[in-house]
Amino acid sequence: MGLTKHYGDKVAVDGLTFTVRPGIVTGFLGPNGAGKSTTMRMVLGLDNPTAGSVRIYGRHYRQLKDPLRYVGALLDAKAMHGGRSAANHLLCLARSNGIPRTRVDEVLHLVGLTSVAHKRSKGFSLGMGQRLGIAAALLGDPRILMFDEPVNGLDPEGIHWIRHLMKNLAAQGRTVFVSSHLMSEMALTAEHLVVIGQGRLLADTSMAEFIRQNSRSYVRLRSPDRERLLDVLHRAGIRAAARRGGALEVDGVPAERLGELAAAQQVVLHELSPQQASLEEAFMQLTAGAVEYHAHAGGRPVPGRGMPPRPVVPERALSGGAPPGGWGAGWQRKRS
Ligand SMILES: Nc1ncnc2c1ncn2[C@@H]1O[C@H](COP(=O)(O)OP(=O)(O)OP(=O)(O)O)[C@@H](O)[C@H]1O
Repeated sequence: MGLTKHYGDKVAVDGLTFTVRPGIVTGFLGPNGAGKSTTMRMVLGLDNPTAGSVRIYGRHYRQLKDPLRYVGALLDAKAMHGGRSAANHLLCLARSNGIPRTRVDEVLHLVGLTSVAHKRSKGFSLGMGQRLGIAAALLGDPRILMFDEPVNGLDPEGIHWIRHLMKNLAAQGRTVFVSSHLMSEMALTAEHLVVIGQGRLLADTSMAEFIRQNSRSYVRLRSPDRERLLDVLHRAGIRAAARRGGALEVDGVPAERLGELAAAQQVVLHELSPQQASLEEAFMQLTAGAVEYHAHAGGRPVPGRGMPPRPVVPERALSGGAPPGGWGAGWQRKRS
């Protein structure tokens, strides 16, 4: 709540207040340098807020006994690459959090690393490192999961796997909070979005509502008799914009009405298609003024410009549904 972080003069996070709800995947979006990683680090007590606080079940992360049983996080997968084997790495984490060692085998199996469990993680590929990081996050069977750019550098199979894992975790009633740069991936994974720019909250809304509010919807028409179609539309008081390739675009008129008008005048249509901007377009539209650096011809960074950040109704804290329940075997069974 009111989460703020200054690094010297730099305001990395600026009065952020929002709640992440259980049972759905919440995407955490923002341009480079928006403050996503800093926010996640403050949730985990790895960075101290300059002002404000993060509460998990009403407590600070550092006040949680055996925190891995409450919150599992993947922040920097590379951070755990080392001389220890995957199994050993997980075993150390399990011991320090009062987690039985049988759970180590469970999570290794879950992320598909059983066959390399005793290999040193130093030699792991990026994808294997991500899987090991996710195994660590799942170790305590936590109700809250937080992933910072989990699909970075993964191949399509790995991305597909992570997408389904997150959806399954959310379907089990867990709170899943995930940041990503891949808009197309977020569009497939997240139901709710928290968008920040320059440390400030820009949107806290459902995916569908976000796209609806920040993008344009229109109808594209094509006709072999474009001039007559333009004439019919004009007489009906409808403005159409001409596009390259002979297409016309009409805003604010349902496709059904346009089709009926054309039919009434026997104008042949080759295309009559409602168009909705993608999440990527909606994101670019919203964050245009909150981008730290824009590329330009000279290659030098220039300060953000365009629309000012648009604040959206703030909310409260991080909640993970019911407090931690039994060990993972139960939910593993549910997955299979
Ligand atoms: N330790 C630090 N010292 C100084 N400035 C920092 C530090 N950590 C982050 N920052 C600055 O704070 C801002 C937010 O950084 P942060 O890494 O949280 O953004 P992000 O949204 O995760 O970015 P990205 O998507 O590029 O990973 C950036 O301007 C960054 O340069």
